[in-house]
Amino acid sequence: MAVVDLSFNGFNGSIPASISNLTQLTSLNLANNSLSGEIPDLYLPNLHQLNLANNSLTGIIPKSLQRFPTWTFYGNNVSALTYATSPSPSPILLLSKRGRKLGGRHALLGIIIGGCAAAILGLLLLVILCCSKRNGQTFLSRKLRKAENSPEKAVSRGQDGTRLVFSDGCCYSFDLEDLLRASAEVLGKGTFGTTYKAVLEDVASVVVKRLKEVNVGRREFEQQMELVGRIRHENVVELRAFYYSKDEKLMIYDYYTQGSVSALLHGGRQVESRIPLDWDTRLKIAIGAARGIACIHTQNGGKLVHGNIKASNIFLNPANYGCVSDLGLATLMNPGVRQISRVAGYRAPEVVDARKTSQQSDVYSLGVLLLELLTGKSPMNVIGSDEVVNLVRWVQSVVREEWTAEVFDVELMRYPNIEEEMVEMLQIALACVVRMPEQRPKMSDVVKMLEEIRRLDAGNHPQSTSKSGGSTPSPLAMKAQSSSSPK
Ligand SMILES: Nc1ncnc2c1ncn2[C@@H]1O[C@H](COP(=O)(O)OP(=O)(O)OP(=O)(O)O)[C@@H](O)[C@H]1O
Repeated sequence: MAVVDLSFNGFNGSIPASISNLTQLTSLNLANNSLSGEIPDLYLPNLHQLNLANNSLTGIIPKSLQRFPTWTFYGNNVSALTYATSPSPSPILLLSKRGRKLGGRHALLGIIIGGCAAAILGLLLLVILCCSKRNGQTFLSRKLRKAENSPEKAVSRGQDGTRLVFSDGCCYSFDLEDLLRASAEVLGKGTFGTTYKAVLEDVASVVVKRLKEVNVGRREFEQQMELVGRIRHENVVELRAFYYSKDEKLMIYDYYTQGSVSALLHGGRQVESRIPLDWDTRLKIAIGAARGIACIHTQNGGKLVHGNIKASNIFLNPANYGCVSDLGLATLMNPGVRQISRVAGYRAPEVVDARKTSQQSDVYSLGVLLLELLTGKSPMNVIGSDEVVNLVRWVQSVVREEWTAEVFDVELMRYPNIEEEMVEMLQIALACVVRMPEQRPKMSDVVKMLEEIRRLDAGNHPQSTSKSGGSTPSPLAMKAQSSSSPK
């Protein structure tokens, strides 16, 4: 048995240590139960995914599990001794627990042990799979060499004394050699370099971002990485480690299996089997992203800027709220670095030098992201051979013409009673993308406004019911209601 998902089952009692017998387990999800007691030390070398969130577990996270991201343990009263500078995880994610009781600890044990027989079969299958995969495997070191086109320029293996620097509280125990030996695939090329997914042997998959054209020296680079690496927030993707040598600059993050908001929103639109991104999730993505950016804006004496907010840099945390990645890179880059065109649609009009972004330009970029979530359209749409439509200008013109209802994504039309909420989010988005930076709201105010769209708990928790249509509609909502039918 390789995958066990017993989430949302109302299990109580403690987690049986005998789970360690399932040595082939790759994924274990016990989230959203009522499990209590201490987390046992589980020696599961193949375990790549673990979710224990939203139980009543207590005590110290055992060393064997400290390699997993902090969100794995959210909603429990547990702490990791080695998390020197991070606050102990707060009981933030108190998701509503579904009451499908299946009988407590014994049922849990029964199911797990019963699965052992299947585990033997699974193991056999896994061995066959691994053998066939190894032949086609490409390793990160080879990928990096290939990208350079010249073996001499291959990544420095730390000969100059450089090592991977792990952020405080990060319990990964691999080193640069392990990373280079890991099998890897290219996830994409962005403004700041190429991003790889690396599959390490006894750690969950990680993302390696290889920066190109860094324009600052070691000291400045390290200072920025340490600043970013200290941020602990459920809506900010943690920087796990970085590496700096003369020839190579790497950043290491957790791998987000669901992909980015860009992929979730735009991917497979033409495919019949596509599962649309529902309104509740879009709302949570917006709130999460805004909270993450607001947290970033409080760092470094309130001066830190993200500088590259866009849908491909937002991921979903375990509660499906937006989680912001890739911050603080713009200032480290060469002045001549040309931003790729898909960034252009998010850039505030006053930003002429991509390295000189501001908190107000972050607000603009978030506004564009909100419009993207509402319309399902990319910030820059190429129509026909060369006509480029700017999303902000298109939405502004449609709203000006009082055809507001036409801006909304057709995929959202299936959800009842959400029009008022969509119009409220549209108003917030339009306030964020006003031309004059000083007229834009502060990010902390954007968070408040977004949170007011739907009553939420203190943490990252949605309330499942939509607002009823009974309250007084906003002026825009009235426009939307009186508008002509969508063309
Ligand atoms: N931690 C992660 N988990 C999963 N996918 C990721 C992760 N980080 C980046 N990606 C994905 O990898 C791809 C390449 O990312 P990268 O950041 O290099 O480019 P980008 O986001 O398109 O542009 P930019 O460099 O301007 O941020 C994107 O599709 C991105 O969503």
